[in-house]
Amino acid sequence: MRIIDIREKTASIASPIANAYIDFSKMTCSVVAVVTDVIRDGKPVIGYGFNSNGRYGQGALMRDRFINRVLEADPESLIDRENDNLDPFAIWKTLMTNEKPGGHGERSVAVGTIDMAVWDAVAKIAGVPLWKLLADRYRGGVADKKVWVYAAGGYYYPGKDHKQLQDEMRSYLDRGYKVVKMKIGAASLDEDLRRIDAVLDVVGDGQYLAVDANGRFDLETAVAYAKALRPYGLFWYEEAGDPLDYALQAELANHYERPMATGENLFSHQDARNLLRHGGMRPDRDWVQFDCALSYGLVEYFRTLDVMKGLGWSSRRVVPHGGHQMSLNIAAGLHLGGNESYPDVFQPFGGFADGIAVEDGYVGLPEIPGVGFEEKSALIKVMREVAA
Ligand SMILES: O=C([O-])CC(=O)C(=O)O
Ligand SMILES: [Mg+2]
Repeated sequence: MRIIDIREKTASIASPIANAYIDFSKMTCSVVAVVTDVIRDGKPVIGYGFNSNGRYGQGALMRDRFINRVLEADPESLIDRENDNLDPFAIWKTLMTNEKPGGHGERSVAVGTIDMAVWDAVAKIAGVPLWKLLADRYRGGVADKKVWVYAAGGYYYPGKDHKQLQDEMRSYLDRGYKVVKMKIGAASLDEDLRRIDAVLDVVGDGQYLAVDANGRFDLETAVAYAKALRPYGLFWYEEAGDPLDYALQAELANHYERPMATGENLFSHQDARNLLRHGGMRPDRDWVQFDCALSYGLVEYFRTLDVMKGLGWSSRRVVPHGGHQMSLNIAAGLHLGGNESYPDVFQPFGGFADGIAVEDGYVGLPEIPGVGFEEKSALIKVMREVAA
């Protein structure tokens, strides 16, 4: 059993939407295929992965060093004998040969994307959905049968008025979501409050609305927003300040007793540990959003979950960023608190299996082997082109 090839293509996910920090007019992502010599149903098993939005495609890094390390390794060293499968932990170690600690920049995205494809292949070789494989191996066989999801959108968009924002949010509710998320911080506080009021007219109550500032605010602005947001009783207030400014986050906690969320731009278990040690995040109410696709993959995610446990955090406080099926599998198999969803943006990468509807804010899991990409027809089409 061996990996024959690892292929990457950079796909466009460009659109005119913007958050408080960036627009997505040139956004790309890497799509990866890990081709194996294992035959299932008469065809070679191919694992797929992609990196979630926000970081660009990583093909150059992959081709410069990561892919070759795996292809040049002794295939025997990458095998999990106990399970007669590929060994994602050994493959991860090989990917990270001669990489110094710290400075998690873009390589964590390259490794995270390849790691996703490796786990897809592992679950396909085992012939089970990834969520089931994870629950069987690591959680005593108990998987969540459905996962809480919220609809992320509410972007700034040229010419988008309150009515369009309301229509967007209403369409999420119509599709079974209960909690929605919108962007803040690219307009004045006054205008953002009017946008929030408009959305609340649709979703009904602050508990059904999360807001995301994408790291835009300095401390003064973060606190001014906190004071204005407090009376709304929102679901969460996300990434108020710079993702690495733990002192800002800790100070914000002194001005905002409602739930805060952050973590999508922390790319290692060491950074996650720093946030939980120094960022004033409260395990009884706050949320962390580490995204395996951006942060060295599931192998590293196990370490992050261990760090959380050691610092008194339940895995139920994690709701990963990224709206992808990999995190959906991890959420169900490893008992996270839920998952982000992009019902409309970042297509075909956002959203879940075609045939599984969201009901009452929860989504079910695909029953096919692997991550479930084959049940999202527009996505698997793009992935198969990478493998061809
Ligand atoms: O707009 C983005 O960069 C995505 C984001 O923050 C999120 O989904 O929470
Ligand atoms: Mg965010």
